[in-house]
Amino acid sequence: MEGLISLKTTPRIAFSALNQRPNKSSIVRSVPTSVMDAHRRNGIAFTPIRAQQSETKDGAATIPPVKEDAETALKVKEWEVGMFHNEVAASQGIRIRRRPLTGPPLHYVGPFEFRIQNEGNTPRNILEEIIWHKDVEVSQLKERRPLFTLKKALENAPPTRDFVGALRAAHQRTGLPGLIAEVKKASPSRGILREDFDPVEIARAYEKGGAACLSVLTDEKYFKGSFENLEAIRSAGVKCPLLCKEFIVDAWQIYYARTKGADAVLLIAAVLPDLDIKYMTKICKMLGLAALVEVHDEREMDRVLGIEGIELIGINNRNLETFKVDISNTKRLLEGERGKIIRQKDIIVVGESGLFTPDDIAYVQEAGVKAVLVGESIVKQSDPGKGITGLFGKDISV
Ligand SMILES: O=C(O)c1ccccc1NCC(=O)[C@H](O)[C@H](O)COP(=O)(O)O
Repeated sequence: MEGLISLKTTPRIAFSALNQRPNKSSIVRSVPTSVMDAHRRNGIAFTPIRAQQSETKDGAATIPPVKEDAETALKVKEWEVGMFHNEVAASQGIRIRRRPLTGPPLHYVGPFEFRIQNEGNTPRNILEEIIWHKDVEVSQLKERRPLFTLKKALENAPPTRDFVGALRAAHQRTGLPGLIAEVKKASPSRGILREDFDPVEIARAYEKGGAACLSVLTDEKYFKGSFENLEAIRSAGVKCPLLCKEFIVDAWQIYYARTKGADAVLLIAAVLPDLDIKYMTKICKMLGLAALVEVHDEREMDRVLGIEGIELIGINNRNLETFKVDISNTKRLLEGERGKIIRQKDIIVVGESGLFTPDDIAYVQEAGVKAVLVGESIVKQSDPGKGITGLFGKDISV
């Protein structure tokens, strides 16, 4: 379904200038039919672009000559790569599409300029919206800090700590799942969780309360987190290894997280095709980072179990497309053959989201997790360290 999302007047003088941009017309002409077909199958509208026409003095339309320049060729290439990404992802059952590079097409009617919203250029759910926003954010950050400068900055990054080892040790020490305590100010599903939010103070309280590791949200727009928070916690001397809780769409972000002091990163199977997960876990190994690979359903779990070298799998009880939380998800995904493979491979499973009580912890432990990732229920407590004691029903710091 199509709808109008923005409408603004453009001065007459700009209109004819806009109409003469040669790049748009050459993009349309350069796209192979197979790609256009694939685009249509993905629900992305392929609008013939009116900018191919320009007006002569007497108002008659003419077709301007098409210039095939390097910039255009590059744009077409990028567009095709984005397209193929969606095709490959869809074949693996991934519903989250990547942002179309051009955004909603501009249309011109007289002095008006407007954009048409349709299924192809509008995010279908909150996770897709976050990912499309992240695509733009990362491409801007990459321009400011290209990979080679990050690689240089790695020399000054603090050393990595053993994230997986800390979870195993906590599990062995307490007989309970090792805790990854989340430093989370807000979320799309719950809004602001804590007004008086001091990330370092919360991190220290978690450490004192017995957390094995911490998860620090770095997304600003949707979670009110930041890389400054991650850096501040790391340089404050908190010993717990740190997970950079980000929406990773590009390997560049892994390097960036490392320069800010991360010991682990999150890779979301609902967003990343298998090849990206394989490539990114290799980069993590190279940088000494742990990769927490997150799944939500059986298909994602099976994909991840098919990838060599995965040590840490998170089962998110929250559906990131609908926000529905159901902790029986953890149990369902660990039943039967899947649980057996996980035990054989000695993979640590982390139960994530919606855990509030000692009964919830016992339930996911019974299902087979050796670690849990908890945000809301502990960050909201006036003393988040005591919140941990409440969550586990006992003091796990001793
Ligand atoms: O928490 C959300 O609303 C959310 C929305 C969209 C994408 C991700 C989201 N959360 C990430 C998480 O899964 C949680 O922060 C984490 O597992 C802790 O969950 P909780 O203990 O329920 O705060």
